[in-house]
Amino acid sequence: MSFRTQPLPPARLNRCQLFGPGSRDSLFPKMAKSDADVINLDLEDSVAPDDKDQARRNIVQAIGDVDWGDKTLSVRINGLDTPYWYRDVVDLLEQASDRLDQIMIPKAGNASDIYAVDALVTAVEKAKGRKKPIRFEVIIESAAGICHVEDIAAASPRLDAISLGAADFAASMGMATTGIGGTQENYYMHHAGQKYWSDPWHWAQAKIVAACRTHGVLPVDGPFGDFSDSEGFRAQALRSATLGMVGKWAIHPSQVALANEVFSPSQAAVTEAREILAAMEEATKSGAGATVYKGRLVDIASIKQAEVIVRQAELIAG
Ligand SMILES: CC(=O)SCCNC(=O)CCNC(=O)[C@H](O)C(C)(C)COP(=O)(O)OP(=O)(O)OC[C@H]1O[C@@H](n2cnc3c(N)ncnc32)[C@H](O)[C@@H]1OP(=O)(O)O
Ligand SMILES: O=CC(=O)O
Ligand SMILES: [Mg+2]
Repeated sequence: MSFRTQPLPPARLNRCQLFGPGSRDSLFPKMAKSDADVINLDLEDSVAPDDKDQARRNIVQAIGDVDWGDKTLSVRINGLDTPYWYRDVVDLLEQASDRLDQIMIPKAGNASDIYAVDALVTAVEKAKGRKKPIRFEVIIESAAGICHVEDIAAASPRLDAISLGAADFAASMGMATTGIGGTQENYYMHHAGQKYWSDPWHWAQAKIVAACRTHGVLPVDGPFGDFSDSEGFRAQALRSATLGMVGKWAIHPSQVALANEVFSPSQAAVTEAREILAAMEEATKSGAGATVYKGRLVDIASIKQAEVIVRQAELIAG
């Protein structure tokens, strides 16, 4: 470990982020009753330009009126390349109740984008005497965003999470697909007459995870567009979890249970992690740094691996 130790990310549940357009306020109570840990009310790409003002009003009202329970309540504002984003921030911070937890900043290209939103948020918070500082989540979904992701992850003390937005990312990168996440038909290796599908999102995910872990931020996998393909969603989510991501978006209620299942460690995994910790405690007592658990090596690094699983289980148990 370098002299600077790795900070822990915020201790909040983030297994599933359920999205809904701000222009469809009939969905809000259903979103609030869902099992998602995070709710993202959208002002951006799921809202048509003519509906932006009404969506903003709907969201401001619903933040106060709907019972959101103990969920993290987030609003996705419009991108900094649009004429809408400053009004999103000002109206939310001037008019919405303190129940709002987070603003999600889409299409971030560099750390200055986050700095700009932070400056505006800070000014309105001070002017209005808001007691609860707003947290940020950023979406990496452009070539510039992935190039500057490490700077972005360090850009603001408000930053809690970074998501990968597969749709805009694919467009920005010029990828030959209209699919949102998941397996891409033409991304395969060929060997001995067989196709072996590979994962085109892997490198971007791994880069986001590394940036997030360096700066104590939660890495999250974004949307999986084909909500009729639950096995495809599960496979994508399992890959993301294996790489270190803590959760995934749901763009339809059918995806919430799937995300919660994948991003909650199984009872067997928790039991095994606790057994590894116990085995290492015994080993440490006898002065050993390594021991054997179920026929395999465990050592001091295994303690840290097991602690990741136990910490997540404890967070879920509350
Ligand atoms: C690339 C990106 O930026 S992704 C993020 C932005 N995109 C979004 O926010 C889109 C979110 N999702 C949606 O808008 C919708 O789910 C759609 C358009 C995909 C599908 O909507 P529908 O055609 O109404 O879906 P469907 O008929 O299957 O809905 C089934 C039930 O779930 C409800 N429902 C649909 N979407 C949601 C949602 N996001 N949250 C909560 N409930 C929902 C419906 O109201 C319906 O309820 P009912 O049984 O009480 O009538
Ligand atoms: O905003 C999300 C995306 O996939 O684009
Ligand atoms: Mg997007």
